[in-house]
Amino acid sequence: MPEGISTNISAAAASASPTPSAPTGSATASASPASPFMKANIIDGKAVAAKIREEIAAKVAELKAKYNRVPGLAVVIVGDRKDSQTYVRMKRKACEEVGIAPFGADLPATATQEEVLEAVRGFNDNPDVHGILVQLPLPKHIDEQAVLGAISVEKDVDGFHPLNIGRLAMKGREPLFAPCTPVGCMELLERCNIPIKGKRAVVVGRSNIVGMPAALLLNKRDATVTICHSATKDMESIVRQADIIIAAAGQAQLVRGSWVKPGAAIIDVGTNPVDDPSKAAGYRLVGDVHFEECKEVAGAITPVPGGVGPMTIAILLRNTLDSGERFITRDVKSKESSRKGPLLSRLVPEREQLGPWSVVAAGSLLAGAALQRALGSRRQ
Ligand SMILES: NC(=O)C1=CN([C@@H]2O[C@H](COP(=O)(O)OP(=O)(O)OC[C@H]3O[C@@H](n4cnc5c(N)ncnc54)[C@H](OP(=O)(O)O)[C@@H]3O)[C@@H](O)[C@H]2O)C=CC1
Ligand SMILES: Nc1nc(=O)c2c([nH]1)NC[C@@H]1CN(c3ccc(C(=O)N[C@@H](CCC(=O)O)C(=O)O)cc3)C=[N+]21
Repeated sequence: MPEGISTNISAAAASASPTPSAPTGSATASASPASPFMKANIIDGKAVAAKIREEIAAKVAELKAKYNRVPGLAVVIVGDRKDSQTYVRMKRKACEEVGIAPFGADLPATATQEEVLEAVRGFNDNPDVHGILVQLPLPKHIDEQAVLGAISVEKDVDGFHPLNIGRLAMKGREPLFAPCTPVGCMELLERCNIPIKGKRAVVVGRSNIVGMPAALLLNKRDATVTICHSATKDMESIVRQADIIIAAAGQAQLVRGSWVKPGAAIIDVGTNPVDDPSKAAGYRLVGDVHFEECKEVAGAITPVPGGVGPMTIAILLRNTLDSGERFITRDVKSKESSRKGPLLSRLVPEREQLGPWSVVAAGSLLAGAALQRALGSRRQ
């Protein structure tokens, strides 16, 4: 079990196998082997995300101590949708907490496509920005694909650039970044020791940002994947075959307890506001899964809130850290090699420039080049 993760998580090492088995060492597990039903282990996404953020903060501090530079994340928001404003605020705060430098562009809902592209290009060219995220959805008059495609593929920490998605879909290729929410789902499965290889996975939803990349990631990990969408017939019987269910349809409580194979692992991505006068905000968030019903049947399940949502932000920070590390170490190396002098660094690979052999190697290369020149001129 990864250190620092709550007992709920360790309990979620529950197998996602078709035969219900009582997970060991769990305070929450209560399935009896004779019963076809089991009480699921609640996967504490908030705790896993907190652990990841701690790891990131330590690595950012290391970069700062070593190179006096930190990763930077730019968030572009267009318009004043309340939910988008909230998510962007959360992302900026999360950056500050781990020491990532936050950058931002707040554009009005009336901004033109060219103005949005200008903001993206500015961040592409800014050497202190290593990750760029354009908050979705964009206003209707803006071409989302054109904007996402304009983000430098090396700074695409959301993993939405067609090149990154394309690589995710290809055998033997890896993207520079994969989309944060689906990676967060996989990370929860992995950290809870839920087996993936050879298992049947059903993804409900096929959006570019969640459903499709989630299916591609499961496929890369050798699950047998079925994707359901709005035209799927008899979804219930398809979902019932799943050892792993990822629900990302944006439909409150769509997946019912009777659809779930006992012991299955359920990752609920849905974040749907439903009216609730008992709450100060007047609403509460529910998932795409009927939590109360499904937790009685599943082996493991994520809650909403407190499941996938916090993981999305943690993975965004991790992608930004990876990107920052790549850019910063590359800058340092290229500065070092230009300090060593252009001739030596061009003739001798960096690895060989160290130690006394470098002098011998450079000397022989120079002598070789002179000899070749002499021979060449004699042949003419
Ligand atoms: N927790 C987190 O970090 C995040 C949560 N979310 C949440 O996840 C949910 C999905 O988001 P997103 O992917 O952006 O949503 P989209 O609306 O872009 O996509 C929804 C997908 O679900 C399918 N779908 C819709 N209704 C049904 C249905 N009744 N049966 C089967 N399939 C259906 C659609 O099918 P079709 O393609 O045929 O239209 C579509 O593929 C939302 O609740 C969103 O708020 C999203 C991002 C991050
Ligand atoms: N370019 C882009 N990248 C995104 O990753 C992206 C986006 N656009 N547009 C919107 C969706 C949605 N999204 C969420 C992130 C965190 C929570 C989250 O942390 N939710 C908390 C609850 C938050 C609350 O209480 O409001 C939880 O589930 O516990 C939810 C949803 C990222 N998205």
